[in-house]
Amino acid sequence: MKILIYGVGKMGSFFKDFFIQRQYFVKGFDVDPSKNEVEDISDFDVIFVCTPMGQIKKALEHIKKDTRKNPLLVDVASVKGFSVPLFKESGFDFLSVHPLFGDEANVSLSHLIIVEESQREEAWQIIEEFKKEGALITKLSCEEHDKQMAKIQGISHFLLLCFASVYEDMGFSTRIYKALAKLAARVLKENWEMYHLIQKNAEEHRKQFVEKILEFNKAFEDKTMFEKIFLDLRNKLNDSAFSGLMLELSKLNEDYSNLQEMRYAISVIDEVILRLIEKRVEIAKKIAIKKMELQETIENTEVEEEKLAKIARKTKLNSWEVEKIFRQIMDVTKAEEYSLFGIKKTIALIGPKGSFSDEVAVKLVGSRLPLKYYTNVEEVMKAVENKEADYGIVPIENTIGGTVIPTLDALMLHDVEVFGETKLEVNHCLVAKKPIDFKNIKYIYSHPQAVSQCMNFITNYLPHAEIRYTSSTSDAAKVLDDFSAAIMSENAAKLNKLQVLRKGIQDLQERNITRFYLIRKRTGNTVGKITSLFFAVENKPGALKKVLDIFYAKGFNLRKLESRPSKILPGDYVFFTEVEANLSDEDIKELRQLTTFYRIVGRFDEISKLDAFSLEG
Ligand SMILES: NC(=O)c1ccc[n+]([C@@H]2O[C@H](COP(=O)([O-])OP(=O)(O)OC[C@H]3O[C@@H](n4cnc5c(N)ncnc54)[C@H](O)[C@@H]3O)[C@@H](O)[C@H]2O)c1
Ligand SMILES: O=C(O)C(=O)C[C@]1(C(=O)O)C=C[C@@H](O)C=C1
Repeated sequence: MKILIYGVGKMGSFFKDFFIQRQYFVKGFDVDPSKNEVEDISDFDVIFVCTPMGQIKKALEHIKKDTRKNPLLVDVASVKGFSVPLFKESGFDFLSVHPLFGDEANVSLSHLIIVEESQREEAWQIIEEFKKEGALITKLSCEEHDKQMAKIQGISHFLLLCFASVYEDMGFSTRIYKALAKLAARVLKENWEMYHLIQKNAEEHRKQFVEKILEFNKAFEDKTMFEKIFLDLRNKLNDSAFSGLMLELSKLNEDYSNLQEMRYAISVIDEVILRLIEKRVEIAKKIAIKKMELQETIENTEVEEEKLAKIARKTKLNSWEVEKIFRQIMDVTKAEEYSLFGIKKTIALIGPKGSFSDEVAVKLVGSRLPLKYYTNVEEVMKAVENKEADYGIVPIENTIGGTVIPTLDALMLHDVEVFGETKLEVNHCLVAKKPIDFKNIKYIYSHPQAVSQCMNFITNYLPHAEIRYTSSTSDAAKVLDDFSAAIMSENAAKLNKLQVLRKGIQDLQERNITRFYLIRKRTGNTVGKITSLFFAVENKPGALKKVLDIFYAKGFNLRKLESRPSKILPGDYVFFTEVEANLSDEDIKELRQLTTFYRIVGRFDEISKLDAFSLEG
């Protein structure tokens, strides 16, 4: 989509930068040669008409004469009763919007009013870009728009211009006086013709307003009348929250001449930052309540990363350092959100919502709020090791797929311990976006472990389909199209609003059970009827047997024995075992003598509840 900005003044420059930042092809045309970039305006798909309103007619005639394509025009004018008839007359497809922000706008906090919609694809794309940036969108008819703007803009500008005419700089001032002066200055730097048309649109309202002023002027001579008017108006406008903060910034004046003034200005800014962080937390707590209703986790890393990327793009400072500040602010925000529900512990697990680990976590914790989702076992372990999360939940083995090797490898590497285990009966389902015949399924998406557990079903019913692996069962939901299916739990299918085509497709119909480890940062203080450990022995005949003999002699059953390459020398192995005993110091002493290396990964029992809300420490 090639965009031409016709008139590169305040609004035009804003739109130009906005679309360039979003990687569009954008050029500017202007009567002012210093702003003009094109001679030929004929080859554009979209033209934003950003000239002063008095020049729109001339601009449309020029576009009509020179264009070869049928571009979508965008009207951004402030008075729609003036501009819309001109665009209609031109015969072009057009979108008419009123950006309620000036050139210094932070779009994410701004409002865009749509007055005339267009069915063209380009119009949809433009509006989507503004929505993505967080702009609030309102639709109004041309008449409604002008009627409301006559009050909103007409009266407020009129008041500010009147104020400007009586304003005097006395060297000292109140915050309100300063704030009004700044607002008036903001109006006065704009194009007077635009403001004249806004005032023309507000003639009727201005007349009523002036009558009101005269009436008040008379009434204020009388104390009782004044009191009545004052108290009536107080009832009408009683929300003064945040006004102090709004005014605080107006204390800042750019020509500081001495150190004291400069320090004063910085302390004003610090105060505003502090109050804004508090306000941010207040709003985030309201989001937290919504998240509780929706069973959403407090932490949403996708939202965080998106915000941080946006902030990094916007800052003129070192983006790395600025990002650090915002991460810290988000940490404070999250801590406050957690405290709202008394959440004392957070739990790391493989996500997203709807994964088998998620099902286990909800069963153990009773809520999704304390959960933090990661993409793999390695990340979960790292989060626990670095204390980003208090606990972790990782799959250790499945009755069909066997040991989860990445979990074993990560347990070897990270400073964590196992303090509990839990089991989940896994029921895989074949799911799709809508009902589809098996013969039309071209691709099956799922996690390798889930695929391996459903191989018989796939070979019998879907031999023609290509298997595509995803990092989690429910991640598969995101890539589904009309010709593909995924394997996931019924719970994940429900969460992702997918159709279940066939339930219970796993090979072992009755006992497809996944066992999970509960881990935490190593304390060395675990207890339980099972002990997990790694050990290595000399590479010579009988060395492993001697270790196993210790367990045999004590009557300890081994639930599990696996060997993994030590990753130091080829042929060197480390063994992992689960012993059905709480190994004592004495047992370990014997073990030490027969091994070249050993590490207790944890002692544990099966647990059915993990209290993240009231545990201290
Ligand atoms: N400034 C605002 O805050 C604001 C807010 C909302 C909407 N708008 C609307 O945006 C439009 C532009 O306003 P602005 O404030 O950017 O004006 P501006 O005066 O800052 O810019 C207008 C630009 O158009 C150029 N121009 C003038 N006549 C031209 C012509 N015949 N052909 C090509 N270029 C021409 C000028 O050289 C200038 O660069 C207006 O319709 C206004 O109502 C402005
Ligand atoms: O947007 C939310 O959901 C918030 O709670 C706010 C916020 C933040 O501080 O920006 C905090 C927690 C989430 O991880 C994402 C963002």
